Amino acid sequence: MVRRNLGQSTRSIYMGLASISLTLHILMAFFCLSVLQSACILPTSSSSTSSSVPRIDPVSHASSSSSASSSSNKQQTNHQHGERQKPNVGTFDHKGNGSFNEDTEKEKKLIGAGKMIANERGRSKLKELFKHSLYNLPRPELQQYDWLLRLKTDAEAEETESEEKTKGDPITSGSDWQSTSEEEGYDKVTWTREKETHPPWLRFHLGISRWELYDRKDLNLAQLTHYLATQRILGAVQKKGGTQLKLLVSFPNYGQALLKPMRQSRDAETDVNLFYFSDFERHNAEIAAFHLDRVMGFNRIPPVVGRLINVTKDIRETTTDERLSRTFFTSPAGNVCFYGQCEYYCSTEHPVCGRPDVLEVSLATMLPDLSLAPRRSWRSPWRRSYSRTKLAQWEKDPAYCDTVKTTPPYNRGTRLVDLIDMAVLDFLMSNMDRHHYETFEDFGNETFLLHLDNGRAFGRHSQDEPSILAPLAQCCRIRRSTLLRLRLLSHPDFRLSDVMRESLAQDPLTAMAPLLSEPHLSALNRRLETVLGVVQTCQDRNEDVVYNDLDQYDYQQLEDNP
Ligand SMILES: Nc1ncnc2c1ncn2[C@@H]1O[C@H](COP(=O)(O)OP(=O)(O)OP(=O)(O)O)[C@@H](O)[C@H]1O
Ligand SMILES: [Mn+2]
Repeated sequence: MVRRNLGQSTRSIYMGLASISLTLHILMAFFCLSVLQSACILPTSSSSTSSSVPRIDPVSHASSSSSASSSSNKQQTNHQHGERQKPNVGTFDHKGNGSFNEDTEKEKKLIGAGKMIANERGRSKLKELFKHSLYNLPRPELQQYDWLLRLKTDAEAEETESEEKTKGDPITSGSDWQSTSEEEGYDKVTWTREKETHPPWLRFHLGISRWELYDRKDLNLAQLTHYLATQRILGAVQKKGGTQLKLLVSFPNYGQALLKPMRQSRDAETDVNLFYFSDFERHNAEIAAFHLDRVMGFNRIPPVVGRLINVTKDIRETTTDERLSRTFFTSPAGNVCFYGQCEYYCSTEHPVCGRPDVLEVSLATMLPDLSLAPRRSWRSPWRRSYSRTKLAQWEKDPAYCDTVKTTPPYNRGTRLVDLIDMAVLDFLMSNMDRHHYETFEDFGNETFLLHLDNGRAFGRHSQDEPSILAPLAQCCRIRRSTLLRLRLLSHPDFRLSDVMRESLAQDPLTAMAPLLSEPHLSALNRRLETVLGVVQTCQDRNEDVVYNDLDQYDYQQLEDNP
């Protein structure tokens, strides 16, 4: 009896002690979460923020900070920002160090750290990227002949004027130009030698050099895109050349742009049964390609901006193009539609329609007129056969590049690595339609390649097209600056998808919907890893893969101490 009572009281003492201990634990947990939360996390995360110094080599960076960010820490960070677990992106070990799994684990940990840096400090990954030394390589000073256009000297201008009383063109007709034309709607302008008097499109033309289409840091770029996105549209005519419908629009200060309309919803994936040459052109692909090319540091695509136009006011009522205006109609749903005249998809079955007359379009800055700056069109050695049955030579011959390498202009200078840069860009955005490329004739063979016509890019995010990388895979050659930038963009502190999302957010059409959906952005990361993998495979088998365009720089330092 006594023993039973004793046993009961001992049990209740134990129970009491247990509940006190439980309460104390709960209290401690609350205390830790509410008051000491930062202290609970900070010792590791603060050291991981030191990885905000951007580095290129993902492997060495990962190992230097892996001890600093434990996996629980990573989860906490991701949880704090309500992020989903990122997909496994590390499919290749670009440097041949460490094993596949180890690297992806390290990389995954860093994704948390990288995000935290970007979000908590409100830093812009894009700004950080563009601050990196790889995006600020000193360039040799440009000589007069390295500029595509220049204003004439007074003497030259006088000479020309006396020779022929040319009218109209601001550059051929001397250094000063006044619009004498009384054409309705055009601005009355006086352009002098002073840059401030020039409209943004003219400043863009005057800024084209032998090595790039524009200087990314030129403040005029923002003015140019703003101008394209907001100026009143004075006229629109069909633009000849190519196979699909596109318009040439004019603005009051004599600027022009190439317009491609939205023809399908942003997320429509290319029909698997369509050949690439039958694929619709996409306005958002033109915009995204410009951003991707800029993010790659190439600067070889004319600036493109998205805009909402009014089909009736901006096209139907302004056009002088009879062939275009004949194709306007009102659809059964009451929307204003047109289809124009061209080879593909210019029929009532494939109309371009407003809602009821509002339409999303892309507007690409026009390059200088061909009479001022003639361009040469080159057939790509890796162009597709454009036949439903035939294969191109490069698809049948694995040693195809040996022939290309010895054939002018690919046997000298940078032409081959320029073409490979273009293949990398096209693979990232899955553009199979690069049958030709252009260069400015006046620069001869020592110049960059224009990446025009990107309307068939970004058609499919669920599939990649390895054959686009054939120039890289078959030639096993790549510019060092391109390779280092690719590595940088695969680093979590930058991450191609993140910088692209940020860059595209600058476009006005983002207000309607993101210009590239998340699956397309993830596809960019996946494809970037594939490119790095192809380079690694090349390096495993060959020497001399990297073309050293950073000769005069200490690229080791560029890589290690950004
Ligand atoms: N920004 C630009 N400024 C001046 N000319 C341009 C510009 N963009 C394209 N062009 C010219 O217009 C031509 C047709 O444009 P584009 O290639 O985009 O048409 P497309 O219908 O897509 O062609 P394709 O059907 O061959 O793919 C190009 O070959 C190029 O010479
Ligand atoms: Mn095209």
